[in-house]
Amino acid sequence: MINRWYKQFTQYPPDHPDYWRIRLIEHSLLITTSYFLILTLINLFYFEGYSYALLDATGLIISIGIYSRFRQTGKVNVTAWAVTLMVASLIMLFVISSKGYSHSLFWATLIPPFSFFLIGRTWGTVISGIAFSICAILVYQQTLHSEAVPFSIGSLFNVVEVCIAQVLLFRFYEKTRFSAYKKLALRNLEIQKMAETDKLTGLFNREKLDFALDKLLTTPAANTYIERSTINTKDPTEACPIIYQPEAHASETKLSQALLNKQEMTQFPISVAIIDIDHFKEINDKHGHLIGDKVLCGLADLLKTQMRSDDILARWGGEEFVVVLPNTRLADATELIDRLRHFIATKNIQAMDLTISLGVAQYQIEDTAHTLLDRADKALYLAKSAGRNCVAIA
Ligand SMILES: Nc1nc2c(ncn2[C@@H]2O[C@H](COP(=O)(O)OP(=O)(O)OP(=O)(O)O)[C@@H](O)[C@H]2O)c(=O)[nH]1
Repeated sequence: MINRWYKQFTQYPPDHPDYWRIRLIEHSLLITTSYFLILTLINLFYFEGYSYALLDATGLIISIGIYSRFRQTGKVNVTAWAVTLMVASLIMLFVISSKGYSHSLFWATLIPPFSFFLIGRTWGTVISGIAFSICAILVYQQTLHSEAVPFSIGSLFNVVEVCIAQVLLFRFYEKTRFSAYKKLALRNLEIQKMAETDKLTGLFNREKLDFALDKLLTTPAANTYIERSTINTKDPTEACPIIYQPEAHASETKLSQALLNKQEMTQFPISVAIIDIDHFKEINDKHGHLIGDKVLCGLADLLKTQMRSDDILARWGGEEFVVVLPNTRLADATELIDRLRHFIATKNIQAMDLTISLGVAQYQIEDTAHTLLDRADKALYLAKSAGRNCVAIA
């Protein structure tokens, strides 16, 4: 039953910096609501103190009002301010009405931890400063009376010193907490980046590729086909060495017909291509692994220049790269990929002429990232068998 009071805001998971602020807000509102409810009832029916009951009922309404507004909006900062002001005013009203007697001043020491945690260092200092100043005035007024007073001038110093120490300590505590959160968040980002990046080329690694591709294949929003504008710039003078895998389309005779049929198989036109450097072992053997590494980096840099904003480029391992082409049908992908092959063939990397072979496949219904890449890999094998420096489709 009481658990219902605590709302689980999906935007504030347990590792969110505001998670514990929300918990404190909800705890405080539960306590103030119950407190005001009980006091209203006692004053109304037991003491018959109607003016006190009216005051408590007002507190009850404010408390419930803040709570229900918070549940509706989930606005943490505004609610944190409202709760801090309500609790601080409540405590100070009590302290002032007791004129500081009965050790009521001790209540004021709750204000710094509360306000620093909910509204931060700067405003926590301001609110605590105001509350403690009121306490100091109350104590000072007691010292002016000629009759025996519960506090001496020494008590005044004690109060002032403790207040200053509390504010400084809580400032320190809040600062430490804030910087620890910040460092942790930055470190998490670094670790995440390291976990998904290939160290040599700086491209996404295989794990990230699998994750991104899986996500893409399971995102309903990706079901819409958007016409791409960048595929019609292929050099028309360049012959297109594209190989069509005959086993996969036994009844078809024409490449264009096969491509057309594949496009109709799905509303979800995602294509992938696996890129493999031709005879890379020879480069390693002839120039050494360090130059081989530089060639891999040089190729990665060149490939990056050819990607569109939502294409995903990753190093798959060794001298193999993968490019995911969202919203791209097989025919368009094949043309695009062949332009890429041609582009690389015309460039020098580490003063060497380099060629690449490529296998292309399009997502089909019930494909997983694994099966899709597997088909592209088979196409790559076909391109290699056909003599390299060409594109094959599967
Ligand atoms: N320098 C370097 N070489 C690598 C790296 N990863 C894999 N290799 C090398 O890449 C080469 C791949 O050789 P193969 O699989 O025979 O491929 P290939 O020589 O390109 O032949 P084809 O693909 O058939 O054209 C091997 O010599 C690996 O040692 C790397 O990170 N750096």
